[in-house]
Amino acid sequence: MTDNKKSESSEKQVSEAGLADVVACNSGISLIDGQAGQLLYRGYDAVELARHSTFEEVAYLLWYGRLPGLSEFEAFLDGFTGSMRLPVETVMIMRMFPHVATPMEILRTAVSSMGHWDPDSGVTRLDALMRKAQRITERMPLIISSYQRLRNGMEPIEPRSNSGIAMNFLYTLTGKEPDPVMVRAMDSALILHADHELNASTFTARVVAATLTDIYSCITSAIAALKGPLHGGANAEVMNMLDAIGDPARADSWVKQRLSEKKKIPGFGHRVYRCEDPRATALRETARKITTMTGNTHYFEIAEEVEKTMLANTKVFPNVDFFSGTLYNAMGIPSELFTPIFAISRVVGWTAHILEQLKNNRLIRPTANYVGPSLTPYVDISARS
Ligand SMILES: CC(=O)SCCNC(=O)CCNC(=O)[C@H](O)C(C)(C)COP(=O)(O)OP(=O)(O)OC[C@H]1O[C@@H](n2cnc3c(N)ncnc32)[C@H](O)[C@@H]1OP(=O)(O)O
Ligand SMILES: O=C([O-])CC(=O)C(=O)O
Repeated sequence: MTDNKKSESSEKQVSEAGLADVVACNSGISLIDGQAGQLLYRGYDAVELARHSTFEEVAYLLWYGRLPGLSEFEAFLDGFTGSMRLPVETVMIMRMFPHVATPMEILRTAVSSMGHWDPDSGVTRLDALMRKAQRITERMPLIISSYQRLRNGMEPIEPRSNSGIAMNFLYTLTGKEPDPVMVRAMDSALILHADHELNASTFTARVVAATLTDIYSCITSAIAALKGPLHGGANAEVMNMLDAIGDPARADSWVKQRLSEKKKIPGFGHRVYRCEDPRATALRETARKITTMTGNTHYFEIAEEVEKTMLANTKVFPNVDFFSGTLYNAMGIPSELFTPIFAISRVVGWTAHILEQLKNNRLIRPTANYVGPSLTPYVDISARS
């Protein structure tokens, strides 16, 4: 084989791989069965947790490795409500952001800024890391709700003490007492997005954590990775697509046209699942319930038609991002907040993985298959053609 041919075949091999099927670490946090369509958090079925548990209880489970007893959980919740305030400096910075900045960009910058005013800044002990994980988790929803109000000319609202993250997110976003059915739907959606093994943003968080940098840097990097349309950003792309289709009767031809152009349909496909993502199944049911309850069924009906055409014409199934948008839309949430909502949930998974990485750390540093030129003598610029 000539050098050129060898390079070409190596390049093909690596560029197609995307690290698929590479086992990069040991982890006891979540397990995906991509054939059976099952997701476990620390051994518990995520869909069952979404039905019966709360987001805070799932955060405890992911961080401490087991479900809490009653008194442990009460103490844990006290720690949460103690940090449910944004640093005033972060709010000041948010007031200066250009209003064209997207909430996901704001989230990235605001989370990074909070690190400067964390009372445990610079402390790397485990207890300080746990407090920081809890603070970041509790404050991220407030960044989103406060910024959404600021960009619409309204002042941020103080969260309610003794209320959970799902309730306070909806309350601080709208300023109104949310319907308990909506709070439950939000809680369940947050649980379903909480962790997913070594997805791109979690892997990013672990790579960054393995350099022994601070937790705010890890979370900022993870938010940046989640933002992309191939990952968490797909939930907003789904809503753009449903908008572009506009009518359930147009879905079939729209999807077929796009498939014929070899374009991807947002909210479909997955690196691990070879069947329907169990979170999509659960979110479909919640979306059906909430859209029926609110009478806001328009996008859900289009989504169902898109799904029919995909299932009839491809072997690609809906993922977690496909039905979340129709659910949030029926709750009155604008589409630019869909990916930030994913982030306010996934932060518990990111922090669980960061803690796990730090318990048994080694710098993550793979190798590349070199496909560039061989040793080339330097020629002075005056002598180059
Ligand atoms: C929370 C999350 O991150 S979930 C994923 C969110 N992302 C999206 O929904 C974006 C749309 N989906 C995609 O781009 C991909 O399915 C990804 C990025 C999620 C997974 O990508 P990969 O594992 O690299 O799968 P890959 O892109 O190689 O697809 C495999 C096959 O399925 C097809 N396929 C995958 N996803 C789609 C899709 N959304 N629409 C149409 N076809 C698809 C591909 O065209 C390919 O077909 P081929 O073998 O005939 O060429
Ligand atoms: O696991 C993945 O690659 C993407 C995903 O579904 C998630 O992050 O929830």
